[in-house]
Amino acid sequence: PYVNTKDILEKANKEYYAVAAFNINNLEFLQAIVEGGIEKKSPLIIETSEGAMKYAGMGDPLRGASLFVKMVREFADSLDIPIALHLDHGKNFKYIISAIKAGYSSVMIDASDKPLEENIKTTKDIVRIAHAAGVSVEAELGKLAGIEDNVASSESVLVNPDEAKYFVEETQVDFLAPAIGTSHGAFKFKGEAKLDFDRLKKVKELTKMPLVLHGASSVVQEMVEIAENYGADFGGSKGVPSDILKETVRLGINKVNTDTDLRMAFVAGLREFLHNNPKEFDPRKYMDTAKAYVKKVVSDRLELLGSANKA
Ligand SMILES: O=C(COP(=O)(O)O)N(O)CCCCOP(=O)(O)O
Ligand SMILES: [Ca+2]
Ligand code: NA
Ligand SMILES: [Zn+2]
Repeated sequence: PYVNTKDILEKANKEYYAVAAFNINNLEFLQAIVEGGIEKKSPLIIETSEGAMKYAGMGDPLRGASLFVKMVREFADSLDIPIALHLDHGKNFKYIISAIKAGYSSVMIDASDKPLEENIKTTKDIVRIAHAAGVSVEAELGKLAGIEDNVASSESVLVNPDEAKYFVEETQVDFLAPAIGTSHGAFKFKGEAKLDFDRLKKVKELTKMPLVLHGASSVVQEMVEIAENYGADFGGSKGVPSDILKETVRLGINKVNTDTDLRMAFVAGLREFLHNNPKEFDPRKYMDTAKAYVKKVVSDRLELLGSANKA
């Protein structure tokens, strides 16, 4: 069934597991993610960025949002696993309202690059509108290094746990993304991978609410190697190691945003297939391996986060 993200995350919060939130831009990634969810009998959060809404809507975000709602609902309404659709990194009021209008389960208002009081005010505005429409809300405190907020911020700004308590009380958001040292994309750490577990622990103790980890892709080396075998150059790529990811779940992360790992898996499969099948041009065939690799990465992640058999 098509559900509210909050229902999925409240259950995960109670039982201390996490649910992956997988980004999509097209049909093929959605198909592969849904296949993984069916195989693992796991709840799924599908999420789209504002860029994805523009991409699918060919420049018209409301059309993009409506397209994604229809595609996801078509799958969700016909399956036993709970599926939610979330707007990731909502920053533009028009896009957030479009997602609510189109029927998204939840929206993120990302005003984390603003001073605290402005983040609070903007988030309160969105919470008021979203809650009136039965839509749940995610917000963020702190900043991720790398490409974040459409500006490449050099270093990350980590969450202040006391601010987090004040923030959630003031805004009444449904789930919170505390920055603890991750970053978006395939090049997350210069040296050794390290997250601020202490801050995460404190934010959980002070807020007791479902928490979100952004920049959580692991950069699966098996996929990097396959892609590089067939011409990719992902030198220097590094993600969040599985043991560190598991520790964040133990400390109270309940939603794990995952985009890069699916992108790497898809492109590895596409490169491999096209190299080995020079005569093939049927789109129902040449994305087969790509989709199979995405499904594999999805299934492994659902298992690792503990949401398998929680549908
Ligand atoms: O936190 C994450 C996932 O981070 P990851 O890169 O570790 O997978 N996300 O929020 C996914 C970010 C999606 C990227 O957006 P564009 O469509 O604008 O490119
Ligand atoms: Ca942000
Ligand atoms: Na999000
Ligand atoms: Zn993110």
